[in-house]
Amino acid sequence: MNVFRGLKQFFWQDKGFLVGAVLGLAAATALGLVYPRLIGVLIDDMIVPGKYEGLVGLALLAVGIVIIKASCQYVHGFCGGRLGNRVAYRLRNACYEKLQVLPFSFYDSARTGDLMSRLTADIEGIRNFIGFGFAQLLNTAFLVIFGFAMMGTIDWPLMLMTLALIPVLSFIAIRFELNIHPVFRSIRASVGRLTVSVQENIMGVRTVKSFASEKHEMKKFEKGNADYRDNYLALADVWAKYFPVIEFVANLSVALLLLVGGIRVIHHSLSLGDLVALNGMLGMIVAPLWQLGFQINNYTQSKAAGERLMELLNKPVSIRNPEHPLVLNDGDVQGHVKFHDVSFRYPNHEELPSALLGFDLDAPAGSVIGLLGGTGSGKSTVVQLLLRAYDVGEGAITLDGVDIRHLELESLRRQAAIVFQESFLFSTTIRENIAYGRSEATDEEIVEAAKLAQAHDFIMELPLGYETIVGERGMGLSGGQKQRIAIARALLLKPKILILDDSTSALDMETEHVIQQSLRKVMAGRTTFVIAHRISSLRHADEIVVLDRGHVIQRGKHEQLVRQPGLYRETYRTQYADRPDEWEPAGERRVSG
Ligand SMILES: Nc1ncnc2c1ncn2[C@@H]1O[C@H](COP(=O)(O)OP(=O)(O)OP(=O)(O)O)[C@@H](O)[C@H]1O
Repeated sequence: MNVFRGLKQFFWQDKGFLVGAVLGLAAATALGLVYPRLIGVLIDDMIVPGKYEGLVGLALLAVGIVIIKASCQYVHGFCGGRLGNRVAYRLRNACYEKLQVLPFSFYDSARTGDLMSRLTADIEGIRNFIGFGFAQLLNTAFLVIFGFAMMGTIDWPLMLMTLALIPVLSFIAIRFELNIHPVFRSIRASVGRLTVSVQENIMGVRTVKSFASEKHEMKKFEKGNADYRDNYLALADVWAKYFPVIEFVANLSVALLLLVGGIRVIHHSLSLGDLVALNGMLGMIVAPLWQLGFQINNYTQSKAAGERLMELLNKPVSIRNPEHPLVLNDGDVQGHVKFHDVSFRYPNHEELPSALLGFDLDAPAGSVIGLLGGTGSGKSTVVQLLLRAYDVGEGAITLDGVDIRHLELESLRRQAAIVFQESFLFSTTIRENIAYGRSEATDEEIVEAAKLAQAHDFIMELPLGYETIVGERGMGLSGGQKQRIAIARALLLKPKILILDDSTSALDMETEHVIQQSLRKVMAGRTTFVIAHRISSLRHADEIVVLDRGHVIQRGKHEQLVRQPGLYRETYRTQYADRPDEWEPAGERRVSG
């Protein structure tokens, strides 16, 4: 029950509905038990003595009971429905909210399909159990208590005899639960794996098809599918083993009652009406007991679902606001960024060398910093740390002299806009994509940002212009067009800090050049970090930092760096190989010549 204790915060505020659902069902059950009693009365007091006067009254009583019972069932359905759906609603919101605050390190290893199945199938399991399953399980207990109490009022020795089999039945039911629970856990996990494989296949369909890997993907899926099937087969085995045993024991009590009760009716120590009533009541008790397996099944399924939800909800949030956060006032921020001897290793990858080691940087407000280096050298890590996607291992990062760990996260991230190499566009209009961070932006502002990002012209060529709906990943747009929309989105924010993480890589040199010209205008007075592989993107930076395996190996302005032997000059020479006049300083040419 620990899981349900953990989930209490989601259903306890609706305890009225919980009580209504349970009491409604319990009352309907108790009223149902009156029927066998009425039949007993009909046989013993009317049919056997041949008295018909009370017959209409008895029938009317039965109708009255039916009406009250139906009303109780309505209360059960109404309350159960409200309860289950409200709980599911709150859980869905809580999980989604949790997904918003979980740190980047969580998403480094999270699988989308698995998360999707938690937010859908698992919540559905909880909705069913808390809304209805729980009341039904309790109802079974009520039925046993009420039923045997009523049987006791008719004939207590016969009641005790049939009651003796209940502990046996309960023992089997508990064993059943212990056996079936692990199977359900594996089923849930295999559903998650299967969803992941379908989702990745769809997301990566271009890669799959271009590598002609359909067969390989099919094999992978078949493996997951076989695992899913085997889990269900294991479930069927447990069911097949326990079901007949539960049914046999449950019906054994009926057989015992018929045998002993029959003998007693023959010997006139029990009336026929009482035997019929007892048999009816026992049948009503045995029927849900027979379903006990199903109810336990339902319980274990939702327990497994609850465990997976609680696991998500209890995930620690490593990057959070400090106790007394400093909220930045947007108008007062200068944008002076400093890295003080920063070292960092990615969490959960302690075995790998540091992604950044003893990194120092002073980026005065309004400066342009270029970051250059081979792949995996730590360039993106620098900006991830600045946005507090991760916390530094050693050292500190300050914004206008304040350690960013002391700032309110949201207000810190609001100061910066980042454009990634892979631009993510939401499945909505181009207008909404550009206005993503500022939904209140005017049309003029959106067009202005698009113009600066060199996106306006191609947008206007689309039949629906800014109203064009782009797909989940900007289907139908080229990589360069997507990047330009992403740049417009960042520019619209007019951030104090602009980060371009290889964000012009998909653009041709000419477009990149034009964008840079516009950027220089827009970014005056704002601090800019440019990560690029192309020297042309960095050459105008106030400081260029060259990284290699997390270490700074060179730093300075373009003019200085091209004069020094090192990675920067190597890169420059390679990229400008066809224009030696532009790169070879005159003095050097003389020496080499
Ligand atoms: N989320 C992550 N989890 C674990 N290790 C990571 C993660 N991101 C990057 N790394 C590792 O940290 C190091 C620096 O990576 P980073 O992304 O900063 O390099 P980069 O210079 O931006 O590379 P590129 O130019 O290829 O984008 C690399 O060794 C990389 O494998």
